[in-house]
Amino acid sequence: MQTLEILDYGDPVNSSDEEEVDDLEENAEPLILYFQPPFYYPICIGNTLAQRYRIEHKLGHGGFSTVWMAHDVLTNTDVALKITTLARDEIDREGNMHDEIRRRVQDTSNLLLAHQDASFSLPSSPGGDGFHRVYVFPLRGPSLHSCFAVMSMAERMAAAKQLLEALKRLHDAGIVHRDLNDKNVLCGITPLDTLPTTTKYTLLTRPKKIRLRTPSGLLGNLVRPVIVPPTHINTRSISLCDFGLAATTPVSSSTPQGPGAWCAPERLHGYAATRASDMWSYTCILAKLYIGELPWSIYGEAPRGFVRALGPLPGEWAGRYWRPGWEAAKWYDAALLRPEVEPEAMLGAVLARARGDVEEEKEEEEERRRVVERVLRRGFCYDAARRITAAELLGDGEFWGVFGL
Ligand SMILES: Nc1ncnc2c1ncn2[C@@H]1O[C@H](COP(=O)(O)OP(=O)(O)OP(=O)(O)O)[C@@H](O)[C@H]1O
Repeated sequence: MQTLEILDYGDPVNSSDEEEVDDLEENAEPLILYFQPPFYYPICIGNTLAQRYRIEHKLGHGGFSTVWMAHDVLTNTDVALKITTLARDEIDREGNMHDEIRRRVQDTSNLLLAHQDASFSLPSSPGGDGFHRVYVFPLRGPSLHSCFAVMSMAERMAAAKQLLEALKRLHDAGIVHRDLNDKNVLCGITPLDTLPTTTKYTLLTRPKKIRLRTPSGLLGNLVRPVIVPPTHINTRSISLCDFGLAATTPVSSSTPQGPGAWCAPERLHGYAATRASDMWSYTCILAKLYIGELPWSIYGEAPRGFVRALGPLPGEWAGRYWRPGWEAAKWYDAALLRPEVEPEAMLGAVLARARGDVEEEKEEEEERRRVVERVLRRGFCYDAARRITAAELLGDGEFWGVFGL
């Protein structure tokens, strides 16, 4: 049950300071989603949930949750509380999947699972009929998305290898993740459990907050998330998180993955997710770690970017695009595409541009680029049956060897 005894944590944002308000609104979750579906649960810094988790700061948010840093006063450890959006049915998809993973995967290292039997529910409003589910996770650091830029190439590829090992264990156990992207891979954080809250705030930035009150009378804070300093990010230990869309194989439904640019092209054409479609998304992560960005734009219809970088999609996919009326005939027809081919958008050119001017160890870098391109082409193979598997890539000594791994 939520209590409101401590309301003085963090600093209220002065509503007349436009810069501070803009900064908060740009970096926090959309305020409106506390007032309209899918309804985030309002939380104040200083609330204690389930008589043990004292909310200290905000960690982030997704489409379906807000995630808070809390101190477990029973065990004296810091945890992350993932508070999902309003649940109307009893099916606990994410919790059930965590149990399934525990049952099927012997070694769950690098898979970020909620503490077993620790999740609980919060009534969505006094006397209301919905509820919000809370999962208690070990505290981790920022995602690869926000910290790969401070990582050396060796650290990036070591992270990619750990991620692939974790993914292979999932795949061997008959589970596909279905939502792989660089925001769902978290780095470690130097433990802060024993520090006083004020010292944590000095390290992670003080929480800047705006008060909000939902129509049912619950109070909450819109809070700017923590900024973990590079000195406290542990890039040697990464975790794959967010199993909200994970499923056991064979998967029967064919919904595409959230951000289209990370989604395997066959899934965008009505085919169900498979281990191979995870490997496409994994290859996107690999490409981003090496190039610094995806080889195609994250905006617009994803196949447009795929065909510019990799050539036309299989002809038999024409007419199956998941957004009827948005597909273009040239995506599936080399002859129609030819007049628009832009050599500088093709994968080899993108790689050369991104890594071609690395001055030190020029020859080694060229060799690395050749090997990376070979692997990316196997991962970005349109034919899912011929796409590289996690086991094949892990066994590719030449690839890991060029990064000293
Ligand atoms: N254990 C954790 N430790 C630290 N930060 C975390 C933790 N879990 C999640 N986060 C932060 O919260 C963000 C949202 O978490 P998550 O992706 O699980 O939410 P979601 O609602 O399922 O997201 P999506 O809409 O992408 O599916 C993450 O990107 C990450 O920054």
